[in-house]
Amino acid sequence: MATIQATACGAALPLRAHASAGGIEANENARQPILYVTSEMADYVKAGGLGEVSAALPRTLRQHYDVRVLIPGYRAILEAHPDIPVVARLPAAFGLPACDLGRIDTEDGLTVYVLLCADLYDREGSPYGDRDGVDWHDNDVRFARLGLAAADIACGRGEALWRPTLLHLNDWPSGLAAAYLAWRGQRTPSILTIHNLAYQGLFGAERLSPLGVPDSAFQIDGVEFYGKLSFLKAGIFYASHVTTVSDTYAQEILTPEFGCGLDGLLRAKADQGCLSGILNGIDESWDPATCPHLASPFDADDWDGRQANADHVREAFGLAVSRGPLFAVVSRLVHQKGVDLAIAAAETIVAQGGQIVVTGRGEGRFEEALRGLAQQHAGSVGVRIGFDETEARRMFAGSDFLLMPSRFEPCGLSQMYAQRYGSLPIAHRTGGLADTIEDGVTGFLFREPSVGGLLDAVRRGMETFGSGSKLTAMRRAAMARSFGWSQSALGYKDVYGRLMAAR
Ligand SMILES: Nc1ncnc2c1ncn2[C@@H]1O[C@H](COP(=O)(O)OP(=O)(O)O[C@H]2O[C@H](CO)[C@@H](O)[C@H](O)[C@H]2O)[C@@H](O)[C@H]1O
Repeated sequence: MATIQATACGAALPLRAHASAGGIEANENARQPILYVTSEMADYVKAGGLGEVSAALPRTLRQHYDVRVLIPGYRAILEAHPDIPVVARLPAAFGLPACDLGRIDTEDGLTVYVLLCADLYDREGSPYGDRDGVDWHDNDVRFARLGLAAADIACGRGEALWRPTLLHLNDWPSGLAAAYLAWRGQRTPSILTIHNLAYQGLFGAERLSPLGVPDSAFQIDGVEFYGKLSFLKAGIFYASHVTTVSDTYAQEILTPEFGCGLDGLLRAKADQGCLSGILNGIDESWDPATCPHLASPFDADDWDGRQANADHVREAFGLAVSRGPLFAVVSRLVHQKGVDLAIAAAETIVAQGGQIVVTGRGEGRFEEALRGLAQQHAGSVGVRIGFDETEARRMFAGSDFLLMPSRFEPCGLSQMYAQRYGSLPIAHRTGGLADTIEDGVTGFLFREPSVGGLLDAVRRGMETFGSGSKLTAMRRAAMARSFGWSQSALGYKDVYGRLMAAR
C-alpha cells in the first residue's frame, strides 16, 4: 500500500501566477475561480440527470464566479472537437498515467477543461461502461485520474494564470479529489454534491496502492467501507461541505432506510453543519412556448397546440386514436425509478381506458418486460428503448400524466419538465418529488412505493381527467411553476462564500 506523499503538492511545486492572485484576499470583487468537476455534461455526454445539472449549474453560477468545468476526454468530446489545444501536462502518479489537459471554450463562453488520456477515455460507450452497460474494468483508475487532475489543477498545475480557490465535486467519480487534497496537505476547500447515494464507486482493497490511497486512510474514519475502498465515502469524509439535491433527500439520507450504509457519516457531517440540501433547477430551454423540439409549441391558453403533441406521440408510438388519458414514463429503466411498479400497474391503466408510452434504457430485465408489455397491449402501450431528447420533450408535452414511482429520488428532473409542459406527475412522496410536486395542485403524490399506492394515485388522476375544469386548472398551475436555477445558485453561492471565507 502507498504511504502519504511527503511532498504536499502545493508546497512542493512552484505555484504559477494566477488570474486573481489567490482569490478573495487579493480582490474581493474579482469573480472567484471555481473548478466544477463532473463525469457527465449534457453538451457532450450524459447518462442521466447529472449531465443536465453539469451543463446548467456552472453556466448559472458564472454570473457570480469564474466557474470552469473539468471532464474526462470521452470519445464524444474528441469527435466534436478534433483539435483541442493542450494547456498543461499532468504528471503520472502512483499507478495513474500522465495526461494532457485540453481546453474548450463553448459558444456561450464557458471554459471546459478536458482530461486527455486516450487509453482511459477514448472508448465507445457511456462514461461508465461499454455499450452493453458493463462497467469498464478500470473505472477506479479512470476516475481516480479525474480526481487527481482536479487536485493537480488546485495546486497550480493546470492552465497558467488560472488556479481555483474552490473545487465543486459531483458524485463518486470525482469524490477522490477531496481525499487527494487532504492527503497532499492542500488547503483548497471542496464541496461534494451527492446526486445519488446509491452509486458509490466501490473497489477492492488491493487497489489502494495503484491509486495512491495511504494505508492510514483505509479505516472507518477514512475511505474504507465494509472492507472496500469507497470513492463516494472518500468524497463525503474529506470534502469541506456536502450538499445533496433537495431538502427532503438531505433529511432522508440521515436514516438507515435511505442512507445506503453511509447514514452514520452523513449524520456526523450534518451535526457539524456540513450537510445541506439545495434543490436542482431546470434550464430556460424548458419553455413549451418556444421549445424547438415540439411538434407544436403551445402555452396555457392553447390546448390545441398541446393536443398536436399528443397526436404526434400516439402516432410515433403506434397507439390507437383515443380520447382517454395518456401516461408517459421517461426514465432510466432501473430499480430506483420503480419501473417494475409502473409495469405492474399497466394492465389496470389500460383496462380503464388509459394508454402508456415509455422511453429510456437501463436494466435488461426491465427493457424486456416493457417490450413484452407493448406486444401484449399493442395500440395501448408503446415502448422505445433508447433515449432521444426531441422524443422525450414531445412526450412531456403530449402526455396527460407522467408516472414517476421512484423508490427514492434525490431530486428528479423529469417531474419538473413534465409540469412545465402541462403533464401532471404521479409520483412517490419522496426526496425531490415531495419538494417539487404539490399534491392535488400540480400533480399527485402517494406514500407507499407499491403497486397499490401508485394505482390509488392513478385513480385520482383519472378522476381529474374526467373533470375537464379541474384538469385545466391543475395543468395551468403546473405550467406556472418555473423551477429556474436562480434560487439554487443562491444556495450554492451561500455555501461557496462560507467555505472561501473560512479558508
Ligand atoms: N436513458 C437515458 N439516457 C439519457 N438521458 C436520460 C435517459 N433516461 C432519462 N434521461 C433523461 O435524464 C434525466 C433524468 O434525470 P433525473 O433527475 O430524473 O434522474 P437521474 O436518476 O438520472 O439523476 C440523478 O441526479 C439528478 C441530478 O441531480 C437527480 O435529479 C436525480 O434525482 C438523481 O437520481 C432527464 O432529463 C431524462 O429526460
